Amino acid sequence: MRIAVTGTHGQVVQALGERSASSGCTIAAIGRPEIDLARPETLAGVFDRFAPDVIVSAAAYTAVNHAEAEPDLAMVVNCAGAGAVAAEAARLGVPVIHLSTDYVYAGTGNRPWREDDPTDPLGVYGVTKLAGERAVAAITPDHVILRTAWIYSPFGTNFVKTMLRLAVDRPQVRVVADQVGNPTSALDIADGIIAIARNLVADRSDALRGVFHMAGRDEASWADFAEGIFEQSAARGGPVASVARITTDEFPTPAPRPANSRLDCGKLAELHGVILPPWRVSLGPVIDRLVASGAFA
Ligand SMILES: NC(=O)C1=CN([C@@H]2O[C@H](COP(=O)(O)OP(=O)(O)OC[C@H]3O[C@@H](n4cnc5c(N)ncnc54)[C@H](OP(=O)(O)O)[C@@H]3O)[C@@H](O)[C@H]2O)C=CC1
Ligand SMILES: Cc1cn([C@H]2C[C@H](O)[C@@H](COP(=O)(O)OP(=O)(O)O[C@H]3O[C@@H](C)C(=O)[C@@H](O)[C@H]3O)O2)c(=O)[nH]c1=O
Ligand SMILES: [Mg+2]
Repeated sequence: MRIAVTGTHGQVVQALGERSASSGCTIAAIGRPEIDLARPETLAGVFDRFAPDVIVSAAAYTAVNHAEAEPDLAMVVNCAGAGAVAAEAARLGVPVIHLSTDYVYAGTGNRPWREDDPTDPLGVYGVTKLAGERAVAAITPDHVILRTAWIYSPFGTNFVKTMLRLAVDRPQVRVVADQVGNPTSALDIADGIIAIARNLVADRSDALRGVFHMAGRDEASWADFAEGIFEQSAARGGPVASVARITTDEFPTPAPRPANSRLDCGKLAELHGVILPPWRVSLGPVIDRLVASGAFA
């Protein structure tokens, strides 16, 4: 199976590159400068030569705080850019798997969100990602929109690397304990995407298409996640800090985040047979690699 994916240095694209070898897939990562989602016209024809069976739309404007200051750029990249990727998939007659986010939800309530629950993003990033979902769905019915969350990995920028870096200089980090979600390894996301891609290629049925949640099993607050990170780092001789559990009010940020970000992933399990491992299990190998390489500094 041939999978084209947008981006080069992103967490999900790098994880797909790693996981493709063992899964018998050929991956082409197509990113800047060849394509620029801020100039959607640069997408025209870029996948033709590779002739993919599936296109994965993983590149996005992901700087949640910065998006508040440049909403127009975030909207072009996350909406028009996503639409341009989907249009190429439609033109080639192949499915598109488009990555989206828990930040499309307002974070109210206290049960995990289901795919048909009302969306109501709190910040610019979430607004633009929701607009991107709608653009993709309007362009081609042959899509899977995968809402995932709280991605960590040995690659790119993420909360695990931030915590390890902070712990090098500080005895204590202050972390919000009143935002709850599902930490998700990019490596598990890659495995899930490959399984979904195979299903889409093998089976044309509508039931496999649409919006799905895909996140790590078990929930955590960001403070719980930080504690888990330091527990596993300590076990491997890596950096450690104590975690001061604070409230969102005590950690002001330009973009508001949802308090309840938990995703119910039952639909994906039922229809695609994909269940991601618990985040504590998947965190181990990621911390192993980061501590061994020191690549969090
Ligand atoms: N990170 C997270 O916690 C979560 C992410 N998501 C979604 O999952 C997807 C993958 O996220 P993740 O792997 O973490 O992303 P990263 O933040 O690690 O990387 C962003 C990727 O997007 C590319 N990109 C950004 N702007 C442009 C542009 N103008 N033109 C072309 N490419 C661009 C980057 O390019 P380059 O390779 O040149 O650096 C990079 O490959 C995204 O759609 C994101 O919205 C969903 C939930 C959680
Ligand atoms: C660094 C840091 C963050 N925080 C808080 C701020 C915020 O509420 C929460 C997470 O902060 P971050 O900026 O690392 O994470 P953030 O950029 O909000 O992560 C989000 O990224 C986008 C792309 C997504 O799609 C989401 O699923 C989610 O993963 O932790 C602390 O309390 N203490 C700290 O030292
Ligand atoms: Mg961030």
